[in-house]
Amino acid sequence: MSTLPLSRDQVRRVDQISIEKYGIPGLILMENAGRAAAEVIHTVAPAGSIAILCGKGNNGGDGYVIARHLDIVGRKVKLFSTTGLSDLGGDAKINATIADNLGIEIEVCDRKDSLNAEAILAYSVIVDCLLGTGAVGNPRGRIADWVRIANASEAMRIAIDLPTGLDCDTGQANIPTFVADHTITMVAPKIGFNCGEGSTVVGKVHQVGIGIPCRVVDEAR
Ligand SMILES: NC(=O)C1=CN([C@@H]2O[C@H](COP(=O)(O)OP(=O)(O)OC[C@H]3O[C@@H](n4cnc5c(N)ncnc54)[C@H](O)[C@@H]3O)[C@@H](O)[C@H]2O)[C@H](O)CC1
Ligand SMILES: [K+]
Repeated sequence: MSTLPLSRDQVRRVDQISIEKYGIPGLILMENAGRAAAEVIHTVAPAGSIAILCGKGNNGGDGYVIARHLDIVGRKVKLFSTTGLSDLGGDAKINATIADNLGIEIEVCDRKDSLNAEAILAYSVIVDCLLGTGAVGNPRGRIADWVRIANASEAMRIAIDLPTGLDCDTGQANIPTFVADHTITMVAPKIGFNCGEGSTVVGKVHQVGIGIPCRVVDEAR
C-alpha cells in the first residue's frame, strides 16, 4: 500500500480518477473507508461508548458507515449531525438514511440552540467526521463549537481522514483544530501531517486502503 504522503488535491484526484476513469462508485469507496476505520476504532478503543460527529460532506458520510460497522460488532454508538439528513447529498445521504433506517441513534443539531455539549462529553470516544479534504480555512459555526467541546473532553479523540481544522497541505492548525489521539487516514498520509503543527494534532496515524490499487494512487501524483 502506498505510504508516500499526498496533497489535498492529489488525494481528491485519486477519488476522481477511481470513480470517473475506473468506474469504482464513490459509495464503494465510502463503504471501504468506513468499514476500515470502524475496525481501527474497535481495536484502539475496544470498550466504551462512541460519539461520531458528522459534518455535511463525505467526511460526515464516512461517519454513518463507521457507525453501522461499529453497531454490527455490538458497540454503543450515537451520531451527532450538524445538518438535517434531508440536507445531505450523494453518498453521505445514502449512508445517513441507511443508519437511520437501522435505528442507529442520530441527533441532528442544525440550530445553534440545539447544541447538546453535555451529551457529547458523556462519551468515552469522540470521532471527528466533521471536515476532511473539502475543508477550507478556519472551521466555522457549529463545526468550530463541536471541535472545542471535543478538545475539552476526557474522551479518546479519533479523527477521520484528517483532524478538522488542520490544513492537510501546510500543516497549519487553524483555530480551532481537533486534537486527535489517533488519525485514521484514507489512501495515504497527507503532506501536512509531518509539517507545521501537523504532528501535534494527528496523534498516531493509521493509514487505511479503500479499494484503490497503488498504481491508481500513483497516477494522481
Ligand atoms: N479517496 C478518498 O480519500 C475518499 C474520501 N472520502 C471522504 O470524503 C472526504 C471529502 O469529502 P467532501 O464532501 O469533499 O468534503 P468534506 O466532507 O471535508 O466537507 C465539505 C463540506 O464542509 C463545508 N466546509 C468547508 N470548509 C469549511 C469550514 N472551514 N467550516 C465549515 N464548513 C466547511 C463545505 O461547504 C462542504 O459542504 C474525505 O476527507 C474523506 O473523509 C470518501 O468517503 C471516500 C473516498
Ligand atoms: K475529520
